[in-house]
Amino acid sequence: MALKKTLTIAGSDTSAGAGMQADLKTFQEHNTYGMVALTAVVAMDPETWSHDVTALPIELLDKQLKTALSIKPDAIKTGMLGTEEIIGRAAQAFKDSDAEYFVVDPVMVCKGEDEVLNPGNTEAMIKELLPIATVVTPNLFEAGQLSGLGRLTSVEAMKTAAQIIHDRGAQHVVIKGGKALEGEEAVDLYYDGETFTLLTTDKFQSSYNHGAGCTFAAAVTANLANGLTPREAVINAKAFVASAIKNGWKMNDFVGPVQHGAYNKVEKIDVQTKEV
Ligand SMILES: Nc1ncnc2c1ncn2[C@@H]1O[C@H](COP(=O)(O)OP(=O)(O)O)[C@@H](O)[C@H]1O
Ligand SMILES: Cc1ncc(COP(=O)(O)O)c(C=O)c1O
Ligand SMILES: [Mg+2]
Repeated sequence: MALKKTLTIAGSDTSAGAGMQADLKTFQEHNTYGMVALTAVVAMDPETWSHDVTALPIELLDKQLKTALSIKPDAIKTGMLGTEEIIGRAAQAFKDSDAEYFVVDPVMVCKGEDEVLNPGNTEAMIKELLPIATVVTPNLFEAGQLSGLGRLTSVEAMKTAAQIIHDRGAQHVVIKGGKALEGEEAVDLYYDGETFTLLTTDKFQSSYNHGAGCTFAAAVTANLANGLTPREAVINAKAFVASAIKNGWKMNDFVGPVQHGAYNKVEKIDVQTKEV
């Protein structure tokens, strides 16, 4: 059977745990043909690991999108978009494509950096991306921003946020309680417009989890391209990223990336599901 084609519209994380590097590694682990349209380049200061983000000229993104769409991706994912103009281009690219699935990872901050990259982006994501998203994968902070509810600290609050984000057009919503929700377990909430389902694994070491969010959303994208239902795509992606986190490793004094290939090469992890 022909390989399915997956496209990420995302930034480059030079340290390669997150960003388009995480996406490509994850696409490969799922046996899809991964492609990239690059939005921005992130470099880190080796002394402090502070992030330096440079957006690419918009004309260069336009050229890449033309190339990528001519290859006819089956599923498209977004990662770090960085500016309202780029958010608009990502939305248009999906509309212009023949792709069946659009997975929006609404990246607003990098881990360890608490400054929102550009506040105007939130409005643009709500207006341009949510109405066409097959699946949207905010972390707890991003779900608070996209729903307008602010800080979320409970499953009840996550349910309210998921409902609002669904009402804003996203067909399927996964709010990643993940590292940010208190407790012994890593709990995400999946909502398909009818049923709320908690997806749970053990909470593993959390120091070496750089790229977890990108890896999760890329796995959802590849699973959809490979024909899984959105529900199966999300559950399998959670198992994939849980193994990647459990097997994350220390890169230097500042950061440790997930191990993108751990699910296929080291160990499988079970995900518990429960309707709430
Ligand atoms: N310590 C952990 N142990 C197991 N799973 C985790 C852990 N931290 C995050 N996850 C899972 O990894 C995925 C990404 O979540 P998270 O790290 O919160 O996102 P982001 O990187 O976008 O902030 C989610 O499925 C989440 O539940
Ligand atoms: C290019 C890029 N995209 C996305 C992210 C978000 O990464 P995470 O998967 O840890 O949420 C980062 C964080 O450093 C990044 O550098
Ligand atoms: Mg993220």
